[in-house]
Amino acid sequence: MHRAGFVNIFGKPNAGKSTLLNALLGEKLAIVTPKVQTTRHRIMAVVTEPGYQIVFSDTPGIIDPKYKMHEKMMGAVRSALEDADVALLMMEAKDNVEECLAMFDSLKLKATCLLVINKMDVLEQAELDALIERCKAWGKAKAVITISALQKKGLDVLLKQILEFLPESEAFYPEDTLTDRSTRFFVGEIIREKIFLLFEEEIPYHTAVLVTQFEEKTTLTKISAEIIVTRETQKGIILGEKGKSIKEIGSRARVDIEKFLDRKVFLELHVKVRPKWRDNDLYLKEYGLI
Ligand SMILES: Nc1nc2c(ncn2[C@@H]2O[C@H](COP(=O)(O)OP(=O)(O)OP(=O)(O)O)[C@@H](O)[C@H]2O)c(=O)[nH]1
Repeated sequence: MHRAGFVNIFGKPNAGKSTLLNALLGEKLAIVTPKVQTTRHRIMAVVTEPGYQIVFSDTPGIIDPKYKMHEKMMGAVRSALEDADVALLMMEAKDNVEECLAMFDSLKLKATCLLVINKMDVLEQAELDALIERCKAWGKAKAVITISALQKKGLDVLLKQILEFLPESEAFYPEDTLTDRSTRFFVGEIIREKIFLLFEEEIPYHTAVLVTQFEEKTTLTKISAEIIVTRETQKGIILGEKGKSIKEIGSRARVDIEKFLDRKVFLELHVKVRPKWRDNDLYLKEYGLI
């Protein structure tokens, strides 16, 4: 019997959703940084093995619709809720368990839920046991599974549980499909990751990256990208003194993009100021956010 279906991962920002996807896929697809809300888009990842195909979706963290962009992100969470065969409700081992369970309750899930406690590596066994008991008592998940996405622990149990609830079906995608996202998209995400890693607090949240040129030449790939910010002062910060910061973003991003594409890359970055891009539907569309 062949099983196939859609599994969506929900959880607070920073729960480790992207890390889990990467671990399951064995490829660096979703960007992973220690700052919250790095994941803005739904990223689909397909795991195909003899006998089954699981289509995972990483959803943006659940957050307040403070800006329009955040409303769009909430929309993504909701649409993911509606089409899941199995929903993985993910929390961190050190999270406030009552708050997490209340948050999961508020989603009013209809799909089959598995409660996944990530970062089990940060708790002692006794604390973990107590947490598992509490989560089991909640009663709304078909199973409570502890994992460490970072250390790739517990993933086999997780996969086994998912398969138990996956419908009998033919595969949805050809077996070599890894993701629905384009190479351009991942290139933009790699650049965004560097901005997240290099700048403090506000800057990354005011930034979007748009890959404007992607040309495969004989010896290298030529890529141009725009870093979009909301204010002149932010432009100054991204550029840095004598362009030092943007050079740093560029050289770090280039190393990773070359690894990702497995070929030499010429990367050109420009900074553009677009006030209020986060509240403007046209821009959000252009940046692929809606
Ligand atoms: N100790 C520990 N850290 C982890 C584990 N899994 C993820 N992390 C770390 O937690 C941080 C957040 O991980 P992400 O995978 O980016 O989290 P996310 O849920 O995708 O976050 P958003 O994109 O903000 O929604 C990173 O610093 C990870 O390295 C784990 O099993 N153990």
